[in-house]
Amino acid sequence: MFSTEKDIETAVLIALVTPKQTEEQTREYLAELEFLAETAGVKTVKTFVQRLERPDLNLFLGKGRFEDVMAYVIDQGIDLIICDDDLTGRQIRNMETAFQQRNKEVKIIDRSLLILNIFAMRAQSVQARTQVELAQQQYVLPRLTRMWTHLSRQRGGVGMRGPGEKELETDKRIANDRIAFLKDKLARIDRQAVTQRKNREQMVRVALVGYTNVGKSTLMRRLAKAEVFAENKLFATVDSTVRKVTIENIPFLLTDTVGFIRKLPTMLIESFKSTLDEVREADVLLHVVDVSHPGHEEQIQVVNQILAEIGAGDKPMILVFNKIDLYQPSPEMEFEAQEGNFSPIDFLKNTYLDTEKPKAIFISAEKKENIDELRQALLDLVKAKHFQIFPNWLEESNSY
Ligand SMILES: Nc1nc2c(ncn2[C@@H]2O[C@H](COP(=O)(O)OP(=O)(O)OP(=O)(O)O)[C@@H](O)[C@H]2O)c(=O)[nH]1
Ligand SMILES: [Mg+2]
Repeated sequence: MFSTEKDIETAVLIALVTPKQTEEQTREYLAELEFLAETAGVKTVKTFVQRLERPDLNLFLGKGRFEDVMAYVIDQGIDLIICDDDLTGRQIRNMETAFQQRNKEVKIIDRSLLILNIFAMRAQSVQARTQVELAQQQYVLPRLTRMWTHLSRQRGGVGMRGPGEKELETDKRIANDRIAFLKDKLARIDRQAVTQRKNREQMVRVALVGYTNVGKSTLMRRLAKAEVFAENKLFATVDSTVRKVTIENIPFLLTDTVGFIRKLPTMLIESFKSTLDEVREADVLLHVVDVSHPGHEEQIQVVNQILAEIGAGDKPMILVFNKIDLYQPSPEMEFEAQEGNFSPIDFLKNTYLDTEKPKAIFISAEKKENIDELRQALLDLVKAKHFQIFPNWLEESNSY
């Protein structure tokens, strides 16, 4: 497939600064939203930010600011408006109507729908595809307007235009039937997966978890010497991969799984429950962090919160600070490190030496730095669990 400039859809991004969300946060979220759009093949042309108490109930932005956006979109022939927060059916309807009055067709979507689209593009297994479609249907149903219908029939594109109003009721019925069908199908796949997991050799299980694009699959390659797909795009991994790894004669199963993100649509978490079972049922978690990302502190919080939500919040864990080769300390940190005569990375390490926190290891999966230190730390945790399952392991393996 050849894509030319003309095929690439263009977008403007909209977001708010509110008492709950600082300007700096908004800027970071928009950078992430732009990366999400790029992953979906959409080029961001401009971003519009407004300071408001809360989103406007009718247009998300205030009327004046929305009109600025509308003028720009019409003038520049933009294809998409992408909102960083979830839009209600009412907001979408009102925006659409405003554009229709100006004879302009524009697709209006939000972060959740964009994420759902990326998942749909990425999902490979029948299970992942079914999970994504269920999440899409559940997301779209309460928001069905003319524009949002027939999403399930769409392929790859981002938010497609549907048929006329009169088909809306039929579409709602079709969506409900489809949801019931998909839930049923997933329940069946789930029963098979549970049986498969039961039949799997009884081994310690370790899961790689973390924010999207932090390097989980790259680390999986290093630890399992497996060919796992890694890419500088968001949600490169949607299906989970399991590999058997052995360190110093102790075997365990290592799972690479889907990355997390801020504002991960709830229905996506729900429909990915069985994929996330790999995380829930793991004995040990490797929480991978991209230390070179300016927002990594917040990313750690997001991941911990989702882990707690799925009931995996209190497992033995190692915090793996990855991409130390790209780490750039903030000017304040650099200053403090100099004051204390530390290298910036040692300074960073010291901030994580608190015993209350899980063990922290600093690595570069790409440049193969400190992988052995990580292996040792992981081995300690795996061993503890392993000897619970096989109390006689040493005697048995010595008797060979
Ligand atoms: N410089 C540098 N880049 C890295 C390192 N580890 C991973 N990367 C790059 O970061 C990008 C994302 O890596 P992945 O392994 O796909 O990340 P992931 O966490 O599996 O991402 P998702 O599956 O999308 O959630 C790729 O371009 C990797 O080459 C590292 O230690 N240093
Ligand atoms: Mg991955």
